[in-house]
Amino acid sequence: MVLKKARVLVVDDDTDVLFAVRMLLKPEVQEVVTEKNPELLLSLLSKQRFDVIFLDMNYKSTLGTGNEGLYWLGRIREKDPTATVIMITAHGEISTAVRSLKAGATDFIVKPWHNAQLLETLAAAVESKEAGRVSGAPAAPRRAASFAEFALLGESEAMQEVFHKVEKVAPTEANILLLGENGTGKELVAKALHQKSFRAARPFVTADLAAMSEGIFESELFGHKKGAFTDAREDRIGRFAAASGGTLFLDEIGNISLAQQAKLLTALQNRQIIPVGSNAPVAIDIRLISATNAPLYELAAQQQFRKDLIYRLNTVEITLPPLRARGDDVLLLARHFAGIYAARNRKPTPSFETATLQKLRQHSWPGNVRELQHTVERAVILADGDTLRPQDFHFSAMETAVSSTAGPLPAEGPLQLSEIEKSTILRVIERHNGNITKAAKELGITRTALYRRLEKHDL
Ligand SMILES: Nc1ncnc2c1ncn2[C@@H]1O[C@H](COP(=O)(O)OP(=O)(O)OP(=O)(O)O)[C@@H](O)[C@H]1O
Repeated sequence: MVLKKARVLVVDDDTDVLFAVRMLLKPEVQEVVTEKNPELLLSLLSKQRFDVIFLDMNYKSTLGTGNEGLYWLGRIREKDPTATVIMITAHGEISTAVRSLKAGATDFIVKPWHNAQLLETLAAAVESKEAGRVSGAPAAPRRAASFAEFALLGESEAMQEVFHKVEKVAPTEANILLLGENGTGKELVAKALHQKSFRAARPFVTADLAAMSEGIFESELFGHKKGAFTDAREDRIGRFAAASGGTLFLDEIGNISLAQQAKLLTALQNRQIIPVGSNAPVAIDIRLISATNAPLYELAAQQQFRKDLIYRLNTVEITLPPLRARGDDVLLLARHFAGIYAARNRKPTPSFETATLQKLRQHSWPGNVRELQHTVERAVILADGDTLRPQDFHFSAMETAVSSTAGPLPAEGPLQLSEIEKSTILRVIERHNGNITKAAKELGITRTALYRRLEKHDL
């Protein structure tokens, strides 16, 4: 059974909890019934069938003992031994929660919960109930360990949360704002969102806003009419029109000027665009995904980014965790990339020495997955044998530069992080004789990001 068809009963004497669960579940399931008084539980069950019951462990009368919840669990099971009951327990009540599992509860959630967790627990309970009913088969796995179909890997808790959110919001029309450092996979996630949406058969169009100067912004996004400006030799549609029926991915949204923000906001508010040189508005039909590694809310606090535009962009926000917060995903990804680059270079898939794995886990990966990818590529190409050793890995110049300042801090004066960045960029560009693509690769950032930094440092 899918979640959408589930009938859910929630029993808790805290009306705030009932209200919150109702709000959360209403759009997700067929029916939510809430009940404050556990005494009415059995008569409710006589009248109606529920697929899942959320049952609070504590009620005011026997505060803290947990017995009342266990008592009601027993009564439910007497009435219907197949009932699926999820206990709601308070923090610190884990041992009682475990007792409830022995007494027949399917699962428990701990207050205060994360909404995503509650939904996940409910979905797993519904699935396992269905699996039991249909064939006695074991319950389906709670979540896919990865989005391998999109080459998006991750088994860490942090990435599982991202995948879970993507699953949930992809088939909606919600505008999505992707936040996260450089190279954390925002573009991959944007594509996965599109491919899992109802618009998957229509175009996915990317607009890299950082690469658009003030002069071409409007024409690139909204299109132009022949003769609108000197180079406009014919009519040209913009990215909004090209993405019609599909998804428009606005990358590096945090880097646009206030004037550009105003134009974008008008288009999104009116759901129409006016091509440059025209005065006839054209309706737009796009699902919008935006991404940035800029601290958008800080920029908004400094009046550099419009709050009203943020509200348009971020119906749902997904933050991609930095690679250093993804635990052993570093090793999973390293093995994945090693396989890819070995095949590409006609080499056998290498293995990793234990010391190498340790070295990879200890690095802080400022350039995130992109940096890891390039580091592994280099190691695979340069390694002598079939085993990757610690000395085959050289970390990004950016990181080396920052850690080389790790000596005693200057007694006074600000730490010139920006100076370190500037001199590192210069050194790397010099090393590659001005080749920006190679320099960006070594720095673990995109070419666009490098150009942006050159601009920032007046280089
Ligand atoms: N979870 C992942 N599994 C496998 N590959 C990944 C993952 N995340 C990112 N990558 C790879 O890392 C590289 C960088 O990813 P991507 O371009 O999506 O990051 P980004 O956050 O959009 O970067 P930027 O902010 O610099 O534009 C890509 O080659 C992508 O395929």
